[in-house]
Amino acid sequence: MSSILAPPPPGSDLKPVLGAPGVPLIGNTIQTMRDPFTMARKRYLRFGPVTWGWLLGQRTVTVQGPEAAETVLVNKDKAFANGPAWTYYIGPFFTRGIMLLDFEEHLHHRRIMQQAFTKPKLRTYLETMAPGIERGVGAWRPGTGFTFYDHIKQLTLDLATDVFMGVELDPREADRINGAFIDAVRAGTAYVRFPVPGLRWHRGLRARKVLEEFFRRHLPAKRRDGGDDLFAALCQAETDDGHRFTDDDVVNHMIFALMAAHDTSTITMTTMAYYLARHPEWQERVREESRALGKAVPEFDDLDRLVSLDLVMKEAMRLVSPVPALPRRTVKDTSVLGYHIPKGTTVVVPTLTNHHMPEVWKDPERFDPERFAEGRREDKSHKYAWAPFGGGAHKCIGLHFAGLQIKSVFHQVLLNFRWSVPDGYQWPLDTTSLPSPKDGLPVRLERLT
Ligand code: HEM
Repeated sequence: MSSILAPPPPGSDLKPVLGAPGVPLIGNTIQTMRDPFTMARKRYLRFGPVTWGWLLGQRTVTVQGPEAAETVLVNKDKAFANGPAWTYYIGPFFTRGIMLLDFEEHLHHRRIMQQAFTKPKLRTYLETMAPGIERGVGAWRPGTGFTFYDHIKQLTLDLATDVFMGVELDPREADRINGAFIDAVRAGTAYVRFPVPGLRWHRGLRARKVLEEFFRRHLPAKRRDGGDDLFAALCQAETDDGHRFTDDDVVNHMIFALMAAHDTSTITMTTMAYYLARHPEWQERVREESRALGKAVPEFDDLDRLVSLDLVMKEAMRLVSPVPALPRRTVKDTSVLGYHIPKGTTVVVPTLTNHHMPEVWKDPERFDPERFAEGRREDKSHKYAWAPFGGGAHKCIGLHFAGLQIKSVFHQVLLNFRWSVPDGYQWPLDTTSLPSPKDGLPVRLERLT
């Protein structure tokens, strides 16, 4: 049965948002999390681009398609806030992370943080992470049943220690910090959303304390001695007019940045590995490009020459958008595409399913990196057709960092290994949280001599 979210103000030309919300609080949460693609399509065909339903305990308006994404993300009227929306999911563990700040305050922090992501800084980060990539990939052991996802996850975690924290850790401390970090990230997807000892939410709160204590302990030395890592960069970041982060800000932003960078890059690399395993002709094509560079470890300017790898990376992020949905909360009455949305509503931009809309993409389920090549550029049909990094004021600040890291890792993987999956293999993609393969993506890994 369909029902309206709220009647539009009398005399306005606005339409009401329709939906089939289902049982209060629960609605279609389980179906949407298990099969977001089918659910999104059904809603779109039945109700159009703007619909509502119960999702994870909240009345949620889902706005589909690039035009609606632009309205929400560009946020011209400052009607959509990040803080209250994201806080519901990850608030206690990522308190005052930059993505959870809004409007003037967010802009203030963003201007300072930008100083840690300039081109010279990115060059330095790449140099800092190169030995870790060589070491990490060099330690991979060929064989069948090599779980690509698990190995890439470990590698990005190890790289984060070098390039984000820049702190020498003894193995026990490294395990403790990595464990805390994993607990903090997992806690956001807890079913029981209050602290019960032993369960995810409780472990997340404890992990937050461990991480805070860790960064606070190392902060004075970082402020004093500097370094080539993100932690040092945030300690030193200063705008032209002299604004800097407080100690609390540095701690909050470090914990958030670790989270923002880790799973997203891991998911992208895993998706690339999956499609390159299923499309060996593409794997050879990108390998040839890497060989043509003629060096084991690429430098900053070399990465632009990995053109096909760039196409594969974009196509992987289209097929599996690592952040599947961008939530906002309306802070005043507003509208999207002529639909009335009252103050206090959670609104979601579903990048994962938007990237599969047949209205926007030709043969959307097909792995076709050339769709991003000059001459086709399907992503240019609309500025928000392809939006894995979001858009507007909160657009991913680490997008160039991510590209550098992903390409550097793949360059080394491609030169050292070939990998494959059995004919007909389809990965079991879990979409109940950030997307990831339930089986860890087992591949047959061969070393190239
Ligand atoms: C493939 C990798 C990545 C993807 C797909 C990705 C995606 C995103 C998305 C969609 C947002 C916007 C969220 C929103 O609007 O609600 C975002 C924000 C952010 N990302 Fe990334 N990200 C990636 C890698 C990174 C990396 C490597 C870093 C840090 C080095 C990073 C740091 C951040 C930060 C700090 C924000 C918040 C920006 C703000 O609110 O102003 N991300 N990311």
